[in-house]
Amino acid sequence: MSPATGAVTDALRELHSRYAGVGEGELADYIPELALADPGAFGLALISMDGHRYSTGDAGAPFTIQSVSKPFVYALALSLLGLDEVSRWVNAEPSGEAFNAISLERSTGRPANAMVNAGAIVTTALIPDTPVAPRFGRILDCLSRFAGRRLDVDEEVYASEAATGDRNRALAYLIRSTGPLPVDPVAAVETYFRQCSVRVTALDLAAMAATLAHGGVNPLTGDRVVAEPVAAQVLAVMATCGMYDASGDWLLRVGLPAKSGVSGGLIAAGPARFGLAAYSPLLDRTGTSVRGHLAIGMLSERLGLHLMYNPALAGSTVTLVTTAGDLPGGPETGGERAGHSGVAVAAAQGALDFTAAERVLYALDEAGKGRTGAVVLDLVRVTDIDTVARAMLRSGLARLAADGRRTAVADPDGRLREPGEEAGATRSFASREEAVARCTATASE
Ligand SMILES: NC(=O)CC[C@H](N)C(=O)O
Repeated sequence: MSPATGAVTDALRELHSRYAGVGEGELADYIPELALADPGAFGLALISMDGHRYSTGDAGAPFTIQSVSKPFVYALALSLLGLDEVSRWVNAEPSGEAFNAISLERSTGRPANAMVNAGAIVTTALIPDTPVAPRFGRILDCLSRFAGRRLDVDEEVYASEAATGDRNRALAYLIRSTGPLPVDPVAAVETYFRQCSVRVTALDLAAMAATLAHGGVNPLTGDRVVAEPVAAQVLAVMATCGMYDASGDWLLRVGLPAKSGVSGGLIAAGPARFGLAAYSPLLDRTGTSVRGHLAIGMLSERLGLHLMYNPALAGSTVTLVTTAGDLPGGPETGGERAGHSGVAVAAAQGALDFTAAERVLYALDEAGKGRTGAVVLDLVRVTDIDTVARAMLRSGLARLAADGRRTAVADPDGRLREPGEEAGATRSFASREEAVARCTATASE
């Protein structure tokens, strides 16, 4: 174990030993092959946005993906057809019902969402099937890219579910009778059974969850599996519907988009943070891994991962508000005096998004308050600016200029510039000193 990151592995190990002795729950037996699983199996895995892998227990043990496949096939359908088209066939409302319920909308016959069986069967059926790109081949390719390695099918589990899956067949026929199933029910369900029988490990599932958390790019392989908006759409449906009739309670307590499966797999995604997975086949009444639920719930609490709990780290964006080349007559001595030319500087650091940009703009106002001199925005220590933050900062600077203030930006990497734009357009310079000097020079011109 690496000494420093061993601290992360230790956190997983501690959870593993804390819950390994929990013997509650039942193996799924309505698919006979699943009842053969080792009830003691228990693995945990976590993958960071940098692709660092942490795991403990049976994180490398193979099992079938079952319903954890549903968000990823939904992602494939969204990628191929777009949200509007997919939504014509399957809705995105929490059903408050069990995974195998007849969750069909009264008015349209559409399944409630793509996380329950009814909706997942329709989602699978939406994947185009052509001689060169057969439906199941596309699904297996997609699941493999999410996992970052070539996955295969557990033929025994497939045969076992195919032999006993009458409820899912009945669901498919029912949906066909009310409208929203674009293909033959038998074909749809057979492909759905194969998709549920794809073999994975907890580490694979953590990579798949991490890919969604990472905006659709697999952090292990760098492969862009789906577009960023698709990853966000899938996480949204996981958050509201991923845990079936326990989705509300899960979001309330654990606070992460998640998906469970009846073989004992469970994933949770911390957007822009982690992909988490657990494997333990003893299930509660909703079909969720008992130990997996406990472990991921506790991990979320300990690491502060609840989506609705995101305290901003104070002072992490604006490092310093200061003045340079100050002349007598600051605010305390009546700085409104015309001709006062102290240069106010606000420096930002780190990655700037909307929240950070608001703080920077506030600092610029503060920095320039009561002065008539120039305002310098120092971006030297900024590592990234998203498009929203860039537009906000540009508009803030333009407003300052319109207000009669001289502005300059220390922006050696041109982060504030639009692609192809000249440095002059944003009055940007290579360093704070140069930006301040230019402002002072302009002042005395
Ligand atoms: N919740 C689940 O994992 C259910 C998947 C299983 N293949 C079924 O359709 O019944």
